[in-house]
Amino acid sequence: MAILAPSILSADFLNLGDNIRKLENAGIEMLHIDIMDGHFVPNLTFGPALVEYVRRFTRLKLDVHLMMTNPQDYIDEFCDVGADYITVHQEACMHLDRVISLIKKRGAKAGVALNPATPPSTLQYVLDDVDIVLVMSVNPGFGGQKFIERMLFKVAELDRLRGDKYGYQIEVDGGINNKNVKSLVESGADIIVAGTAVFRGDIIENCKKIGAIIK
Ligand SMILES: O=C(CO)[C@H](O)[C@H](O)COP(=O)(O)O
Ligand SMILES: [Fe+2]
Repeated sequence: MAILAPSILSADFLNLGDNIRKLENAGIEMLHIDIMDGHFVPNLTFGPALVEYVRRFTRLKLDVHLMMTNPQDYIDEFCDVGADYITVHQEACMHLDRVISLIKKRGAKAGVALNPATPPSTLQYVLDDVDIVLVMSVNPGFGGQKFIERMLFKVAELDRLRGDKYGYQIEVDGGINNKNVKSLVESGADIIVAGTAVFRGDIIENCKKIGAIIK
């Protein structure tokens, strides 16, 4: 059993409020917000202001995915505007343990994301402290990319590693659709991020279809 967290990267931005109400009506509990800085990834998206507007508009849990260098400099700001979950990239943190502590000290849940080429072993000494491990199943930076099949092994590895020892949730992000989502849940994924598969076409129908597969 897993939950679906739609990524607003693929939403209709001139009708964002309407899109979010549709997600609520479809029973969605968590919204994924991709922050890209043009340095860590070759694309630019939003900043804390958008998170603040979304926070005022909905009670959905806000899952903020920071694809940026020096994420430590923005943790306070994203917490101030109401992020519930903040995920930083392992590859972007010189002092990962410190960044995780900072997020948790501010009362948010802490996640660490792994690019496709980064192994779970890099997290060995922080796994006790993280709430989420996010497996990137595309190279971060853009929506609408092709799912990298090998990431199924990474999800399974994180599930094995977790056993009864750790309490983290496994989140998977990138290229997920109603064809490949079942194998991800069977491998141990708890949170499924999807942008294109949710926002292309009928949002409520798409959420229901994916929801029925992962429940
Ligand atoms: O972090 C991301 C990209 O870096 C997005 O969350 C992800 O790509 C979702 O979009 P899609 O489902 O269309 O792949
Ligand atoms: Fe993301």
